[in-house]
Amino acid sequence: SGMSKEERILDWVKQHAVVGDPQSVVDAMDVYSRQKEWSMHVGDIKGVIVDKVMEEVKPQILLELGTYCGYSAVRMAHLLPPGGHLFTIEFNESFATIAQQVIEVAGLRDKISILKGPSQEIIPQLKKKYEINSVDMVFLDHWKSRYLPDTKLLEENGIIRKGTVLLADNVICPGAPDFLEYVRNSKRYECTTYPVENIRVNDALEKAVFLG
Ligand SMILES: O=C(c1ccccc1)c1ccc(O)c(O)c1[N+](=O)[O-]
Ligand SMILES: [Mg+2]
Repeated sequence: SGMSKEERILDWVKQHAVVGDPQSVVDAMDVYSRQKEWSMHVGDIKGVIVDKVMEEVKPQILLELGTYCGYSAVRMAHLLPPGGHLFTIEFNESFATIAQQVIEVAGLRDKISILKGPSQEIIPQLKKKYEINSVDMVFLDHWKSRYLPDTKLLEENGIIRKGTVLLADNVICPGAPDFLEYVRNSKRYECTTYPVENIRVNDALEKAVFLG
């Protein structure tokens, strides 16, 4: 049956990245996506916005929803302040297996924990099972229809606190209209939109700061 697309991406990373060098892993995945097969990671253009928010927030505890092959996990974990940690939730077992190996190549196994399973099951377990009190930043990049219900779960389970920054990919394409409407109209969030006229599609990232 041949290799999956994600296995091809991992193979490319193994052949083109430098072990222990997160930037070379990010660069290799960007080259593969541009020159071989478009892949749904946040990518180099939107990635600059992610980097900027990481430098602003300097999160100690960062939660990612949607690991895929680990591109944004590597890109963000590389920018974590000393002692910082990234927990990333991935529902798809084969994606999680690929991501773990990509993270190994980057040399970031100690900074990243992949939590396998559906976000709606894992979020309520974060406090007790993973000893997470609250998170400083959340990067939403999983199923777009899960952005709003999972944001409400994060609120209800006390995982986000006053000042926690939500950063959501794809709020225009494929789009997360219910999430956008919720955070933009809620008095409990301060929102900023980062539009990107990308090479393929127009999209935007939304930053929503929880006000508690
Ligand atoms: O949903 C898709 C999608 C839909 C159809 C075909 C391919 C991908 C997608 C597209 C761009 C993204 O940045 C992204 O995070 C996703 N995703 O699946 O989470
Ligand atoms: Mg995305």
